[in-house]
Amino acid sequence: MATTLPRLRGPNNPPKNALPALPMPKSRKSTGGIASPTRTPRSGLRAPSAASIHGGPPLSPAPTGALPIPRGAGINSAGRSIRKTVSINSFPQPPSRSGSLPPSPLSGVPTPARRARTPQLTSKTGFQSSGMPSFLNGGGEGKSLLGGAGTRHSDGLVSVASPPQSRSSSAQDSYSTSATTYDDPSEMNGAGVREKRASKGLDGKGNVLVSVRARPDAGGSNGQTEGEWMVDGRKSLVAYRGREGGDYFYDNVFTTHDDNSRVYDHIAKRLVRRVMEGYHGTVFAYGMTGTGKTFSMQGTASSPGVIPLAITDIFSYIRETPSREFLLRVSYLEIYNERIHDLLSMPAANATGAAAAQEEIKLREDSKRGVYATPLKEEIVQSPTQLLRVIARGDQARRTASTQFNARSSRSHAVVQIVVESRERLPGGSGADGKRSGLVPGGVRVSTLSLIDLAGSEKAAESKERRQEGSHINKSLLTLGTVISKLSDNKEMEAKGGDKDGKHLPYRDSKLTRLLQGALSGNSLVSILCTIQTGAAGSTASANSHATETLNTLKFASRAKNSIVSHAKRAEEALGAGGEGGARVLLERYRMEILELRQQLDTQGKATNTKVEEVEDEKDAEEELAREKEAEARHEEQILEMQLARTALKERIDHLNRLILSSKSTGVNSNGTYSALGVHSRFSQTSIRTSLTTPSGLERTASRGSSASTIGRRSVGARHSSGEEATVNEDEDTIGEYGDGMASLEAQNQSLQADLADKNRYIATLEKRLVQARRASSSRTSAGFSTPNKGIMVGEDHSVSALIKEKDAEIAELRARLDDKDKMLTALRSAARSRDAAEGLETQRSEARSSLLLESVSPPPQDALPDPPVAKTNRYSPVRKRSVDEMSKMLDEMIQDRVESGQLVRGVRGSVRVANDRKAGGITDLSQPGLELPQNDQVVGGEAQSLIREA
Ligand SMILES: Nc1ncnc2c1ncn2[C@@H]1O[C@H](COP(=O)(O)OP(=O)(O)OP(=O)(O)O)[C@@H](O)[C@H]1O
Repeated sequence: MATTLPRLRGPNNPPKNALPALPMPKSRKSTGGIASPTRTPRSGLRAPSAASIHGGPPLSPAPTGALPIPRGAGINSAGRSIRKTVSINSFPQPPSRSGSLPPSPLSGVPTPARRARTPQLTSKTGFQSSGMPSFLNGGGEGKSLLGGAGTRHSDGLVSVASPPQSRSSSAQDSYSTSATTYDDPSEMNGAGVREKRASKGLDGKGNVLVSVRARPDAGGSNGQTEGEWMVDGRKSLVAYRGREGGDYFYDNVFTTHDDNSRVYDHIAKRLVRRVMEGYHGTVFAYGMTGTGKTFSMQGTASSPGVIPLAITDIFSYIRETPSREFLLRVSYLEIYNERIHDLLSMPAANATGAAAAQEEIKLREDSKRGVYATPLKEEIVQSPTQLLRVIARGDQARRTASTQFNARSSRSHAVVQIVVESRERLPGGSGADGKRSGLVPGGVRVSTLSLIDLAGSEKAAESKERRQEGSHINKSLLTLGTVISKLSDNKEMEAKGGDKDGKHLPYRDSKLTRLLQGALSGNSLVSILCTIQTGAAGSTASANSHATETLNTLKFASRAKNSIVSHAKRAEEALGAGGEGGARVLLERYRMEILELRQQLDTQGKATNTKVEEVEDEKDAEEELAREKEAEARHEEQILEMQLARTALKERIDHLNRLILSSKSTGVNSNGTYSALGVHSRFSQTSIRTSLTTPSGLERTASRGSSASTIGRRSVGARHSSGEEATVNEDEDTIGEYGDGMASLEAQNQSLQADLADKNRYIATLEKRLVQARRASSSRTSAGFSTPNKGIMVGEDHSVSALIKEKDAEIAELRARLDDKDKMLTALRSAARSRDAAEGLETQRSEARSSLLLESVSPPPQDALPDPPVAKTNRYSPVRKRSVDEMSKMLDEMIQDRVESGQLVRGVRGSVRVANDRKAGGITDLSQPGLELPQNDQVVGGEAQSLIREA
C-alpha cells in the first residue's frame, strides 16, 4: 500500500507561505481528459434508476428551471441582500450540547443505538453497498439501496422523524480498517473489534463517510415528507417516489430537525480526532446552491457549524493530551473563477472599493507534500478564539453574491486548512535540560484538517458575471463528479484484477480536484456532507428541476461513497529536524531553536562568570592598576553585552515557548473552547458588516490588509475596510504578535498595545541592566579613588536622588546661616576692638591724671591737656556694653537652640561643634571641595562665645 503522506524535509527553510499539501499519491497520472462515468460500480450503491446515472452526465449540477426564491433566503424588502448565514465569527455562547450528545466530545465510545443498527443487506431487489467499513463512521456497513421492501413503508412515504435525542453518534464507533489500523487499545472495545473483523472480511479498506442533510423548506414546511420526498434520519434514508425515484441510503441522513451540532458529531467529530492523532482529514460540503453548505460548515451564532465545532474539539484534544505538545497553523484560500486567492492576505481595497491584485497563487506538487498552493499565508494560532478570528477574517474576504436561490451565495470554493504538528512531550517538560541533541524521541507528526465549503451548483443566472462564475463553479463540480466516477470505475477494474491505475483521472481539469487530489485518492480520511432541499415551492417545472438537482446530488453522494477508498495512514513522525519535510515542521524547528538558544545562554552564563572572576582576580593585582582599570572597563562592557544578549535570548525562548501549545498552555485553557465561541459571538453581533459591493454585485470584504504574521514574520499593519467597524472584547488568550486575527480595529489596537507594553517592559529591563552594569562598572573603576560619582544618576532609584536634593537644600540653608554667623562675628569682633581701644585710652588718661596729681606743686595749665577721652568714654560705655551684651545674649540663645535641636554639640570647655549624626546624615560631605563648609565651623560658636564673654 502506497504511503503518500507528506514527508518532512530539512530544517533550514522555514515554511512561509505554502499550504500544506493535501496528501496525494503519485501513482495516478492525469491526462487532462474528462471522461464521463458510464458504469455504476459493481459494489457501489446504486440509485434505483440506473438510467438516471448512465444516461445523463455524471453530474448535472444545473437546475433546469427557475426555482422560486426561497422565502428564507434573506432578501429584505429593499431588495438588498442580507447574509442569513452568520459568519463563524459570530457564535455566542454555544448551546449546551450535552443533552442529546455524547457526554465527552472525544470519548470515542460507541453508543448502543448505533451499534444496535443492523445493516440492511437483505433486500431481494435492492443493491447492496460495497459493505466497506467507514473509517469515520464505523458503521462501515454500507447501506443498501432498496427498491422498496424492507426499508420503505408499504404506503411509501411515511415520515419517520428521528428526534435528535434518540440518535447516537455514528462517528463514535468506527475504529479501524485493515488499511489504517487504529492502534489505541483503549478504544478497541467490543464494537471496535467487531468492526475490525468485519472490515477485514469485506474489503480491507475504509470508505469515506457520506452524509446527506436536508434543509428546511423555504416555504416553511418542516415535515419530513415533502411532496414526493421522504427523509428518514433513523434509517439514514432519502426516498423519492417521483420519476427515477428510489431509496438512497447513506452513512447519515439528517432531517430538517437536526441541528449543526448533531451534524458535526456525526460527520466530523471523529475525523477531527483522527487528525489530532496524526491522520489527514478532509470534510467537504457539496450541494446545490442555497441548500445549506455554508450553514452547515460555518453555522450561526446560535448553532455553530462544523468549522467552529472542529476548532473547539482540536483545543479540547490538546487540553486532554498532556503527553504531547502541539503547534497549529492555519491557511484559508478560495477558488474563484478558477483562480486561487489567499483569504488571509487579501490586498487592501483602493478608494473605489476595488481590491488590488493579489499575487497569483499557484498549485505545485512535490513528492513529499503532494499538491499544495503557494505562496499562501499561514498563521500560527494559539487559542480557539484566535483560530476562529483568523477564519472569520478569511470568511469575510470570501466572495459572495446574491443569486436567484441564495441571497448570499458563495461564489467560490473555500478551503480552510489547519495543520497540526505534534510531538511527544519530553519528561520534565520542555527539554530545557539541554541534553537533547539533534535526535529527539518521537519526532514530530504533521497532519492536516481541510474543511471545504464548495460553491453551489447552479444553472440559471441573470447577469453575465453570475453566469461566468456559475460556469466555473459547475465545471469544477462536474470535474469532481467525473473524478469520483472514474475512481469508482478504477476500483471496479482493480477488483477484477485489471490495471491498478485504471483510467486516468482528470484531477488537473480543475483547481478544485487538483487541490483535493490527495484526499480523493485516499490519503486522507474524507467525510462528505451533501445538502439537499426537498421542498420546492412554485411551478411544476421548478419543482421538477429542483428534484433533478436533488437527485443529482444524491447520486454524487452515492458514487462518492463507493469511489473514494481511504487508505490513510497516520503521519510518520519526523525524527529530529532533519527529517523529510523538516523545513515545514515548525514545532521541531522551534524546539531546536530553543535548545540552541538555551545552550548559548548556558555558554554565555559561563563566560559571564569567568569574566567576573577574571575581573576579581585582576582587581587584586595592585601593581597593574592602570591596566586593571582598562581591562575592568572592557570586561564590564562585555559583561553588560552578555547580560543584554542573555535577556534577548530569554525573551526569544519565552516567545517560542508561547507558540508551542500543550495541555497547560494559556490559550488552550483560558476561555476554554466554548467561551472562545462566545467571544466570537460578541464580536460578530456587534460588528457591522459592510461588505463592498463591486460593480458586478460581488460582495466581499476585500480591503483588509494582511496583518497576519506568517511564520517568522511579525504582524504589522492591520487594516480594515473603510466603514467597517467591529467591537470585540479582547480575549486574554490572544498571545503574541500572531494573535490578532484582524478581528477588529480595537482588537488590533489592544493587541498592538499589549505588544507595545511587552516591548516597553523589555526596554525597561534592558535599561535597568544597562544602568546596573554602568554603576557596577564605574564603582569598580573608581575603586581606590575618593572622587565621588556625582556624575552618575541612579536612574531607577529616584529616592536616592531626592535624598541628595534634600541634603543639598539643607547644606544651602546651613551655609546661609553660617554666613549670618560670620557677619555677626565680624560685627562682634569690630565691637570688641572698639571696646578695647576705648579701654586702652581710658587707661592712658587715668595714668596721665595720676601723674598730674603727683605733680601738684606746679599744676599744669588747665588747658594744657585736652579733655580726657575717658570722660567721653564714660559717658558712652554703658550703652555700648549693653548692646554687646544683647548681641551676646542673642548669639547664646541661637547657639542654645542649635544645641537643643541636636544640630550642634556643646563641648566640655564651652565650645560647640556640629553634631556627628548630622555629618553622617549626609552633610559630612560638606567638607568636599565645592561645598566648603568651613573647617572651623564647629568652633565658631565657641569662639564667638569666648569673644563675647571677653567683651
Ligand atoms: N438546515 C438549515 N436550517 C436553517 N436554515 C438553513 C439551513 N440550511 C440553510 N439554511 C439557510 O438557507 C440559506 C442558504 O444557506 P447557505 O448559504 O448555507 O447555502 P449554500 O448551500 O451555502 O449556498 P451557496 O452554494 O449559494 O453558497 C441561508 O439563509 C441559511 O441560513
